[in-house]
Amino acid sequence: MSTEDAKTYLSKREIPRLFESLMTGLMYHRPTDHIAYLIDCLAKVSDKDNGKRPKSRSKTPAKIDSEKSSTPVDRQRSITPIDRKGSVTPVERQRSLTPIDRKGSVTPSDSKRKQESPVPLEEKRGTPLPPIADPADSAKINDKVTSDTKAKTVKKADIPDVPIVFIMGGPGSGKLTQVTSLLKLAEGWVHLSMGDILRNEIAQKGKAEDKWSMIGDLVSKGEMAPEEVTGELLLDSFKQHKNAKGFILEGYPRDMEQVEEYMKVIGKVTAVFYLDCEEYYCTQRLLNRGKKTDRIDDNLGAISKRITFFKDNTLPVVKYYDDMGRVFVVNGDRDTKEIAFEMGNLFKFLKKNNFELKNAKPLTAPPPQKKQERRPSTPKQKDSKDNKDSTVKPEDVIVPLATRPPTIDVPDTGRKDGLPTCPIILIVGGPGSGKGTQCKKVCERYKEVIHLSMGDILRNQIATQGSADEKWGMIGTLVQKGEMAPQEVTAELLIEQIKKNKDAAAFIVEGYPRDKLQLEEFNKHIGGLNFAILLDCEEYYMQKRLLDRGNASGRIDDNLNAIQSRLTFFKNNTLPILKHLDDQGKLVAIDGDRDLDEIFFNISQVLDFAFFGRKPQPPGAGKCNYVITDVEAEKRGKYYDAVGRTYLFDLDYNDGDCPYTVDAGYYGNVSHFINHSCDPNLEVFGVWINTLDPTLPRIALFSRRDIEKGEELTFDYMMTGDTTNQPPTLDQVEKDLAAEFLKTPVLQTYPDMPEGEGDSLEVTLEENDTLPELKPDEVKETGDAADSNDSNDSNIPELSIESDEVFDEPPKLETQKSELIPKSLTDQYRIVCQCGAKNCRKYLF
Ligand SMILES: C[S@@+](CC[C@H](N)C(=O)[O-])C[C@H]1O[C@@H](n2cnc3c(N)ncnc32)[C@H](O)[C@@H]1O
Repeated sequence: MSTEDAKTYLSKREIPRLFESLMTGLMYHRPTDHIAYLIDCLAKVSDKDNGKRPKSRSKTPAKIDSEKSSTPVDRQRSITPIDRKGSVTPVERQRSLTPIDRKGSVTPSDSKRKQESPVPLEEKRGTPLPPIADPADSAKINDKVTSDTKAKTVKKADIPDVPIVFIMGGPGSGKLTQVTSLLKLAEGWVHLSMGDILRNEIAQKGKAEDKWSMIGDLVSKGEMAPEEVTGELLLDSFKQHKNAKGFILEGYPRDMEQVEEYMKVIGKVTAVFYLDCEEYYCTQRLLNRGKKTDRIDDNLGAISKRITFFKDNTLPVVKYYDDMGRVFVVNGDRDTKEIAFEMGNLFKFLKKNNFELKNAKPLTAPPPQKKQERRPSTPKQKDSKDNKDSTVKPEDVIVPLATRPPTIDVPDTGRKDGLPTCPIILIVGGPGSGKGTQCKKVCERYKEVIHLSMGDILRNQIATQGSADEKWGMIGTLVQKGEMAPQEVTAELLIEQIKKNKDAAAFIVEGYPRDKLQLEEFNKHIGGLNFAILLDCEEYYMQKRLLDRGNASGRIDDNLNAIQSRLTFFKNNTLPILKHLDDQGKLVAIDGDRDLDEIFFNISQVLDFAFFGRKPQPPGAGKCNYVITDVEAEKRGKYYDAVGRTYLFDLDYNDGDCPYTVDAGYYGNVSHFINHSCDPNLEVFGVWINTLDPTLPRIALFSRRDIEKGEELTFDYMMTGDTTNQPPTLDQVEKDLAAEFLKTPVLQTYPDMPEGEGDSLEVTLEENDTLPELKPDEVKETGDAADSNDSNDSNIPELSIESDEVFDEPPKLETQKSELIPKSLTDQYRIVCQCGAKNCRKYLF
């Protein structure tokens, strides 16, 4: 069995997911008899697979439930940025228990639809997904749920019976900032921060009481205070605010023990707002804060510990409340104002419903489909509307889309002192857009341009420093997991490379910056970005290219899940900064779903302009005329010859090979209709306007004599453009053609020209085929004489020469072989001239 077969086997049967589920179950429930637990889980999965009904829903481990895979959580997730690898969301863990059909998001249109679907508030609430539970643990959890439900009804002594909203999120998720915003809407509400409560208590009693001195020690080491202490303190704090209209509790409960304690002393949980952030961003935010505040626990090691604690201990708490139907997931990796706006809306909605959650029990029915049809509106629009109208309907609450450019807090104020002043150009695009390939081509054409690939730079650094250096070891692990290296590290590395290459004519930077933070870091330390070239690709094609590459190379990160994750990251994090660059007029988008050479042709147009001041063509002009390469012209020419009508025009105004040909078959202006005459009234000239490329002149027609009104305009198709040369004689032409035919024997008839594309003509000549020695009169059919290698070499760089008329679709080229193609050999490809001139050469070519 090949590796590929093994991979297919595993993925078809969802084995990795199954193992992940089992592991999650084990970690979550830590059953005493782990073997029995696993056997039980597998038996239930097997029951499910065999279509049997599980005995009890709440006890079903890994119940793979189709309802769940289309739950609001799924929809919610599809519109929030999640890096599946680095995510610290509880829902993420839940998802690992269910087989999400990712196929649905493969096609671009589908994924776009998903991305843009507004999600009604009702659907935004986290939906419980079945945990892998062993019977005992499940009972325990059920008890907790029951006790919590009871706690809701039991009025705890001296505690005001008001709503209690928890704000939860990983370290660095911005909980405090959000609480501050929320309090502006929540008049009369009290904010209780467990961190503050503890710190106050330690400050007051730490020196006098041993117990509090010990707790102070624990807390300063980043450990937790004993739950009975936190429970007591919390109760006291609640009691102190008898007139509170509600409570916002933040920084608590941090693990299931604290949940139990909370049940005992308070019990009530109205709703949980969960700030869903990627681990990477949490880390970055804390590192930045550490720089500003010198907080000792905001270093990479401590942060990583806190995140691990959060994932291991606090996420199960969120999941627990999610199972109770009380969690509202808010994407926390956005502008703080956007988050505040969304949280505010959630709060208003709860308030309007008297803080009663009708569906606090697990949702099982799929949400009404019609709600998805609504158009999304931007948060800004909603903001102004909400200012006027405080009655927010749940269906009005729409998650802001990730398409808004982020606010870039550090603007680009130009190149920083001490760095080379040469242009810096970014080549950007999603995974699989071909950035690396194009960068290579750029370096081949522009010899003094230096290509800086952040991926390569990082990999080199990790390879040389990784094992010896703790920091680089850690970065290596991050990068290996597909996560990003800290942005200050990437900026440092880039600066180092830029300084190293101070004589470079320009830098093209690939794979950086990938998000807002990296762009800000770039602006801060490097600056002076000239522009970015975006290789604009459809998600579908990027995915396909990566999958093909994965199949060919066995690269482990080119599997469907990893690809999806990279694409999601790109869409949610890189695209917004490109939008920002675009708003600044610094983005050039090039269609990246084309032949590599075509793409490069456009890139070189842009770079020619940037480096040498060659003016690019006006927008839209490119659609009107077509310049194709000689290889492509060769192929199309054979087709046109075969059908007896050609629109090709060689730009052969120089000695040597003619690299480009105009094909006016699809696009062109009125000159497209000008016929040939052996005694023409027009002369063709190459004119170099707005181009420094000698191979790319415009075509100009001048009269060669007085022209009568109404007289047909004609030119000689065999004219070289050089007036010193006379058009060739018939003899010369025949000789040349005969020689050409003998060199290139014909094997098969051309198929019909495919719509719109000349480059997909099939060439059936195989590499090892021996070419029959053909004598002129043995050739019966017209056909492809092209070198089979050319089939890969086709490129149709789009270039405007002039713009006038655009044909909506390629004109139909009716086959006129029988009329126009005479039978003799040299007549095979030739069109009989009907110009009627006395000196007519009988054929067009
Ligand atoms: C550039 S097109 C000219 C416009 C073309 N007559 C049309 O209506 O689309 C060139 C084609 O027109 C036809 N053509 C042009 N001049 C001709 C001539 N003198 N005799 C016969 N056919 C001619 C041939 O089919 C030739 O391949």
